Amino acid sequence: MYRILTLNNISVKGLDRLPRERFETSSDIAHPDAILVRSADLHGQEIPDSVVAIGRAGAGVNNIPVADMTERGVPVFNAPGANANAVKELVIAGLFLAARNICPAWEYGRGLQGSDAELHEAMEANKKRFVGFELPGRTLGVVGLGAIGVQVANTARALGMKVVGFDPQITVDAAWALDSGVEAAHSVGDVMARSDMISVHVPLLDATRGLINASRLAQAREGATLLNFSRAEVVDEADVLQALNEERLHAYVCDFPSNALKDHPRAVTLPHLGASTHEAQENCAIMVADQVRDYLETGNVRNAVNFPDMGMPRSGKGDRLCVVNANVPNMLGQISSLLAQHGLNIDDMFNKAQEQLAYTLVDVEGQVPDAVAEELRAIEGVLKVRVIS
Ligand SMILES: NC(=O)C1=CN([C@@H]2O[C@H](COP(=O)(O)OP(=O)(O)OC[C@H]3O[C@@H](n4cnc5c(N)ncnc54)[C@H](O)[C@@H]3O)[C@@H](O)[C@H]2O)C=CC1
Ligand SMILES: O=C(O)CCC(=O)C(=O)O
Repeated sequence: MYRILTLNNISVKGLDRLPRERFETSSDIAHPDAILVRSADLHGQEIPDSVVAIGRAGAGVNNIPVADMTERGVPVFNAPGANANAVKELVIAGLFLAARNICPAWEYGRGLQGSDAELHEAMEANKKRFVGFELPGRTLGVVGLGAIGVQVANTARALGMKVVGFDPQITVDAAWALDSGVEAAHSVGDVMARSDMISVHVPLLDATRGLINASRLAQAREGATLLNFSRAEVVDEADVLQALNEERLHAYVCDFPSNALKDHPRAVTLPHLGASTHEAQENCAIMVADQVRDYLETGNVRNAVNFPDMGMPRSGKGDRLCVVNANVPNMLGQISSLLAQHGLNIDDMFNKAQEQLAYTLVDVEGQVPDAVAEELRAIEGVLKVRVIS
């Protein structure tokens, strides 16, 4: 029986992928084999030694201590693209909210008092305060052309916008998926300078913290709109507030309220709703539950941010060894020698490295005794050993 600790609400459609006769799932479980999480912050929290996998039912993994998990030989899975449509739809809504000043206009409408005739007179007199602009012909700049950025760029093109995009590590798949009318920018500054509206879709990393700051905002067009559905910290909040107050920015639409921003008349701060659709929650939970289940039951890896993708069919003649080790010379030699010393014949083997870590699947003939697994664990550089019967 595998024990899965669920933090946050994980869609039942995902949990249903874990058959009850083999998986116990609960928000209160001791010695879990795996953790399923959405936005709960695991930094600084004790992650039990029993944990061999973490599944993030979403895209961003900045709430998980990935480097620590890598050192422990624990893969961190996510659900790439599974919530991209949901985020895209909210970003596109954000473009309209900003372009038509919908939030301040709605506030104004709600605050009207008097008879209907008086309301009518007041609104007709004041509606000029909320005159907006239309999207066709305007330029949207997209920073980060991954799963979400590509969808945002393509939908903006379909709405008649010009689009410029910047992503120094765009994947071949993303480039194929991108509307051919999207123009390439050379830098974030170039995006800022060429765009009327800018939407940021990058992960939160050391390199992207404060990516949009005073100097980048100084490159933006007068009256530009900034949208941030990535992470709050990707944008320097004080610099954005200053740009809003000086009316260099027309609006800031984001998914991250703060005390400084939430009451600003030209900021729209949604409560981290980008992925909050039933569809996205289900897609993410299903994808990550399948991946974690596969890893627990077979050792195969799909969509881990810190492990190479690996899949090897079971040879069916005995146990499977899953060995995570440092990516240094002679690890495979030591593993296979030790198995040979114990008379364990290797039937099939697959090894792949990714950065400082390597992962090896070994199907042996017969059973791997506990003592052999312990000897493998004792090899310097071996981070994790699992035996799957
Ligand atoms: N508001 C919400 O509810 C949600 C927010 N997100 C956030 O959006 C982020 C992006 O999500 P996806 O598009 O699914 O991820 P993704 O991994 O498919 O795409 C991210 C892209 O950003 C690019 N990138 C990285 N650093 C960059 C830089 N300095 N300049 C330009 N591009 C850079 C990468 O090369 C990659 O192509 C997530 O990491 C997460 O933080 C994701 C889903 C929901
Ligand atoms: O689970 C959520 O609602 C947050 C989604 C998110 O921020 C992500 O997938 O990176």
